[in-house]
Amino acid sequence: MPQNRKKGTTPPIWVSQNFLTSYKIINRIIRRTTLNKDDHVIEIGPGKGHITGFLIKRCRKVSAIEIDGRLYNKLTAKFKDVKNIRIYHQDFMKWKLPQSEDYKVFSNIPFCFTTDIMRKLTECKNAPSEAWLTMEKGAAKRFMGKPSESLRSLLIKPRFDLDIAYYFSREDFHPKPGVDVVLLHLKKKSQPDIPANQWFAYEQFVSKALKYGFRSLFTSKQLSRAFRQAGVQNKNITPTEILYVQWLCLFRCYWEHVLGRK
Ligand SMILES: C[S@@+](CC[C@H](N)C(=O)[O-])C[C@H]1O[C@@H](n2cnc3c(N)ncnc32)[C@H](O)[C@@H]1O
Repeated sequence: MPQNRKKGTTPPIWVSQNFLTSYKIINRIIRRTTLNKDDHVIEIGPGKGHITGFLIKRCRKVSAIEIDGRLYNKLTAKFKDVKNIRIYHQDFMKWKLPQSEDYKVFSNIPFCFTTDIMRKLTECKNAPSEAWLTMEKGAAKRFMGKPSESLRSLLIKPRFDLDIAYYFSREDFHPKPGVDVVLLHLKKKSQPDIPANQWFAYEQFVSKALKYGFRSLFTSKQLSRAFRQAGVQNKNITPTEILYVQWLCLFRCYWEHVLGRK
């Protein structure tokens, strides 16, 4: 426990979080995005406002959500004369995302909330058209389904294209993180790979297949046919060895031949 903290008191939320303080790096990564003067951008956890300063210059509107009261007070003072920013003193997990307006997200998020934040952004009704989020390289790879697809990657990919927009050096952060960090870029697909009316069945399909295998969903005859259509040669393949495009094909077979839907 730090010497200056009283016994029994909770640390501020930003303790052990990694701040991006180099203006050169922030400028470089923001220039790699599509952020422009027509955009409403949401920043989760603006901290001391280093990134925020760039966003207000580049975008039409900035919504910055900061949970820490001390940082919120500093931010409101720092940006008091700026017209295109609205700062919220709130927990992002409870903050209401725009219901119909188009928006993008750019954030150096707290790593401990990566999964919660990704779920909130990708599972909501009006998801961001694009998002750039710093996160541990390992977590980014898992969301991208590398080296193999996971439940999370299979639930994100039908709606979003994912790529790594930037590989940070650990020295870019203060304090230096103990893991490699990247900027994950998500781009909403104009047409999702799974139509809305099939989504519930798709969710059930991937979670059951990953947990119990394809034989829990298809008869032997149905499975042989589905594998043939998906171009799967090895009959003993495990679900984690299946490629994303093959998952889509297998689900279509399931939808048509097992559920009997068109
Ligand atoms: C990794 S720091 C990044 C700060 C700043 N964006 C930067 O790059 O220097 C994460 C920030 O998120 C804030 N934060 C943590 N949890 C939050 C939550 N649930 N909602 C909103 N802000 C949160 C922290 O207080 C901190 O300012």
